[in-house]
Amino acid sequence: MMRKHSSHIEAGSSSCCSGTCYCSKKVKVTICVVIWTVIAVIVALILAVIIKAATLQELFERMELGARDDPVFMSATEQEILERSQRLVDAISYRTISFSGTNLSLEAMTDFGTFLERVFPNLHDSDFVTFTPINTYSRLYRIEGTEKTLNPYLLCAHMDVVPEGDFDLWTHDPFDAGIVTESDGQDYIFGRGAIDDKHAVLGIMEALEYKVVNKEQPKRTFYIGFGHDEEVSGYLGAAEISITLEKMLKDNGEELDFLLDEGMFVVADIIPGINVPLIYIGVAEKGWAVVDLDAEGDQVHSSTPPLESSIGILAHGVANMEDNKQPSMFGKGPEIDTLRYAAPHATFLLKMILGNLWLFSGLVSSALELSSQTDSIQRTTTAVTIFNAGVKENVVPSQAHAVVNHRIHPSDNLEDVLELDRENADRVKVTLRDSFPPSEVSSYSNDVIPFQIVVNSALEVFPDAKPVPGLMVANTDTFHYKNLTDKIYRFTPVYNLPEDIARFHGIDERISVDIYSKVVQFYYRLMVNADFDVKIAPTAQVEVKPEEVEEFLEILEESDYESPINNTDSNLLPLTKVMEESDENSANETDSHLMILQDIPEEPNENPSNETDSGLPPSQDILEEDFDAMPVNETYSDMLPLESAPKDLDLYDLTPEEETFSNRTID
Ligand SMILES: CC/C=C\C/C=C\C/C=C\C/C=C\C/C=C\C/C=C\CCC(=O)N[C@@H](Cc1ccccc1)C(=O)O
Repeated sequence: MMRKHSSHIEAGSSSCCSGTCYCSKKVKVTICVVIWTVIAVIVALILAVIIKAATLQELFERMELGARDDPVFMSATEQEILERSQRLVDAISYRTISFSGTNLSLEAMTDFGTFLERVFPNLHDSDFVTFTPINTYSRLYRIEGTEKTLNPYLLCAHMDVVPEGDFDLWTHDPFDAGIVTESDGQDYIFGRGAIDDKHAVLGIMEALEYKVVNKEQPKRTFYIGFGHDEEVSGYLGAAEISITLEKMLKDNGEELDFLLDEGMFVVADIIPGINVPLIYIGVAEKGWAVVDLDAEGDQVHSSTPPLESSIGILAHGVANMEDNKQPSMFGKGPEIDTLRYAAPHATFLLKMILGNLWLFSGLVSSALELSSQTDSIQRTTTAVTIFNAGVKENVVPSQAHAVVNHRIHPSDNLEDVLELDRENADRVKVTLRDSFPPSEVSSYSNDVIPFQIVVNSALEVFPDAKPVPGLMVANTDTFHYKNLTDKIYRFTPVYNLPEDIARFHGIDERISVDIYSKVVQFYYRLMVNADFDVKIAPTAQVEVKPEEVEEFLEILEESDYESPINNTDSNLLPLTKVMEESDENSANETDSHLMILQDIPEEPNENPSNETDSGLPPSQDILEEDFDAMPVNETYSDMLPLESAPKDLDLYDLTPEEETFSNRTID
């Protein structure tokens, strides 16, 4: 109840008011409570934001894959680095340009293939490398591991390049520049293809050639696929490689574990406030759509122009599309984890923002919008790439045509994109010409070994950079491989500042000699690190009956068979131990059980120099408790190689089915 005169006001000394208002005590108390509650909430929020920022944890946890602190690299003397760089220079000189799907530089591509065979003779000659030409120009290699591998992987790159564009804008000849020293004092390999994507083709070949020359046959089988028309969508190259590879995998009883293709890179200074370079691994890729825009008007004499020409109508539509962008999807795709993973490496102010995206996602989305590069990770982009109309200066044309290229965010969908296009260009005919959807998001949690293999290899060459998963904003050949594996990563370790990103398909494409050397080492380390996770095909599946186990043990004791437990070179489990175990547990089983050694839980091997051929812990490291931990009803081992047992043993009476394993029969 308000009172009329201030003299009647019962103003408490603890009042929020000055004592001159008309409020009752009750109202004042209520107002005080509300104000203090609001203040308390704000203070609590600020505190929560600060505490969250102060306690931000690194999200990527590095898995030990081997010699983490002391990785062994390819030898890289100054001379070797120079020779490798020169080979990339030579590769760039082949004008393997893809102008369109029907206009490829096939002669240059043939010469480029011959060049690869000439400068990497050893790998092309190696017993463990098989080369298969695909559709004449693309190249598929199978590198046979020392172990019969169930889970090979694929390294991809492409040999074609986009045209140089405006030649006059290039500082040096895009196909004949060689190595040039730039104003920053660094040596650069210059030219079209230096970072897209001949550095990867040559980098992979260099690493493999080195392994062949140094007799470092990998344990794990892998494949290399080089497409010849990636820049025009890969329908002749990667699509065909994929078909052949699928068949090869099937024939060999293999399943592709993961693949690595070009894509994102190491990027620095892209987000103000994050002052470390980011190893940005593309874990998903945008979709693609090409849209035709057609406007019509009257064709008349230019002296009496229509109120609206076809060109004017189209121009309005296109301008609207640029002004009213496709909506931000921030928080619905991998971009949110890009920022979450980067957050612990930000300034404290930025940590408060990135560490509290529940509160600041709108702010962050607006900040990303400030640059076209950062904006591209949060929305479907709209690029007007072709605009045509008119044939003569004094004729108003009846038709105007434009082409828009969308890259579709994984959380967006084509129908919504087209609907907004039609709203924006409401007086224009909008026709979808071509599209494919965004990719699935490949897993990147810390226990995903393929992700760890890629990241570890990158960290070995860029130890100060921080890994982040993210969206690949352009497209790659990986679209054609999506049926082969769900673990697809897009990355090469090229170091880019924001101004360098414009060199992709732009002017003055280049890679420094120093970074190219890291590219080569990255692929080498990847081939080494990948050996950590070789899954080996069974060499035998033997059904063992308890009485046979007894008999086997007796014979074994009498024989001079040397148990592999004493053999440091061996990855074999102590046969006797497995047999005893199988006997003890036979009560839990049906009348027999299979033994497949490779299913023993794997442990990361801390000392790679003691690594066994299989990548599994050496047999002598498998302790009693490991056996106890093994599920008795599960298959244990394929590593009871019949051929290493005493020759006079005649234990196994195998049925034809038992003799068959992994698509082949024991001889
Ligand atoms: C913290 C992160 C913030 C921001 C992200 C940082 C950078 C991203 C910004 C820009 C990326 C710029 C360039 C593109 C990136 C990489 C290029 C590498 C490969 C591109 C391959 C390519 O050019 N493909 C072609 C052809 C093609 C078309 C359709 C299907 C397959 C291939 C293309 O995408 O047009």
